[in-house]
Amino acid sequence: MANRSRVSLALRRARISPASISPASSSRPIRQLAQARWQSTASTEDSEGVTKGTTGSTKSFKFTSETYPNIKRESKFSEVTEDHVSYFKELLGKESAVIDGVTRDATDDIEPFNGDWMRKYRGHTKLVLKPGSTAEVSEVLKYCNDNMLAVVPQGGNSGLVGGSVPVFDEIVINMSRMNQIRSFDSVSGTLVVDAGVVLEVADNYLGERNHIFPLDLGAKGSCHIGGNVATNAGGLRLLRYGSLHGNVLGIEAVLPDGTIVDDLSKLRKNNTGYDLKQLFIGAEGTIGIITGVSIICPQRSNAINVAFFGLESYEKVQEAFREAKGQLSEILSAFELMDSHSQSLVATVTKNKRPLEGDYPFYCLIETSGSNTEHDNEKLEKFLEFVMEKEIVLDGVVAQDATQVKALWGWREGVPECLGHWGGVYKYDLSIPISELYSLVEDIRGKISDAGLIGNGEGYPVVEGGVVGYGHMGDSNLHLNVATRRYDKKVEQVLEPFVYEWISKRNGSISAEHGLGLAKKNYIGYSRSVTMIALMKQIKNLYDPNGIMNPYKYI
Ligand SMILES: O=C(O)CC[C@@H](O)C(=O)O
Ligand SMILES: [Zn+2]
Repeated sequence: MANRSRVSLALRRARISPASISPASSSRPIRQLAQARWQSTASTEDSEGVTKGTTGSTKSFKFTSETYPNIKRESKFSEVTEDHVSYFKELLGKESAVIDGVTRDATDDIEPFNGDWMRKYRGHTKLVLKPGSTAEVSEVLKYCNDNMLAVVPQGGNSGLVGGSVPVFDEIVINMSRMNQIRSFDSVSGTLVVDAGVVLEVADNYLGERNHIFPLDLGAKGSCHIGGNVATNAGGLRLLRYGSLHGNVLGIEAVLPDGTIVDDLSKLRKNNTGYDLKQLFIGAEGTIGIITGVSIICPQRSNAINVAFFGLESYEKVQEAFREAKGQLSEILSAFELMDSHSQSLVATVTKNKRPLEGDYPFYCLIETSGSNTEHDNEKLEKFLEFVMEKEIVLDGVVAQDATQVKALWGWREGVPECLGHWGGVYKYDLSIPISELYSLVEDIRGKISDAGLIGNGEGYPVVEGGVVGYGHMGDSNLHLNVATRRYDKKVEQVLEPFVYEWISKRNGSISAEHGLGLAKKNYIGYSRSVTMIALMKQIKNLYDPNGIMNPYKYI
């Protein structure tokens, strides 16, 4: 009886008043944050590998070629000359389509294309090309291939592994001018877009037509669909809608020799030979450039509920997940995990009022999306009563309207952005068997602390933002982030290769959804066998025999 009254009290607290949730900070696209950072604090790394925060322009952060002196520019690649620039200017016609730092000093214009938003990777390109059509991409690539000019395909440049910026003087092929929605069929839900369409633009377009894009992620305001597909981005709702390998129906891409891969099928079923489009999904621009995508989009759900819980242990998180799958089944659209460190960090940086009063070791965000409000509410109520009564969760809130839905999501989507507050962030994006998912965070916290690297303030220690674990519980995907005041080899040495060995022992993946880029390319062997890597190399050599596509990354 005592137990029952505590439960109903807890449920009443769960039904909070609309005013008690602060507005979320997360709807700000990552790119905006990146741009703000470009103009404010940058970091440099000294000769001992210690990166110091400095105030100044982007030019003050170190080049990748200096941070990783072992990577050497391949002499087989030509340097861009004035003749090359003239060719591209004539080909692309439009002045804004060529940012030329060869015949003039265009450093300030070019810098945003040379560096990533985390200020970790910075290249030396002197030429950015913005083709406006598939035919132009084809001409550009053919010319580059014939002249041994290395290239980096670039979408919204919101990646996390340094895959979309040059290492040396590779030409950046930026896809932002290819930004048209080509067609939408509201009966089948098939959307066809140019690669440079921003994810949020596509989602808004679909929203007006009662549909949604099957992928959603924090960088939606800046990332391009082509980049999403090239990196096989996973995001927040993969649990419900599945991966891009399932949702992408067709791809148009250009190979280095200019061949247009015209596989922009709109068919759900097509068993006629090898499914070659799959090679481009997750290839990170190493075999060609994606120029168009056709994708199946679900109808927008009428009823969306979001609940946010505090839990006492990772065991309870697993119980909650099991119950959510069982009781919410077909309406469950997201199950996200955040540890207490991640939430304190968001509260510190945003100064928003936290959704729950107490501090809990773990938090979960559950989203349901269904077609019948009454039915969904009833299911959710029952689930909430159950998890409260069984003390699987200790406290919780349920969003009462769309503003609160957004605000609660902000406590999850805002984590990566807030982590950048202290300076540099070491990021690991890992697939781990679910029972062990959080123990890696505890192990790393122990190691960082034993090494005397955790603390606040002067000199060492440098891990000021802390060791943070969060991610897509529903997909067994952990984001382990270590937020430091500066990029520091001492921290890196504690983390690597330990994290990768830990993952390899458990047959996990060292990159669940962010790709390999430059950051993880040397570690692919921890997740893939020698045979599989050799097969990948064969594909690379077949499609890109000159190796001009996004060199120094991947394989
Ligand atoms: O920054 C990260 O480590 C994760 C980013 C993204 O994949 C997320 O789930 O928020
Ligand atoms: Zn993620």
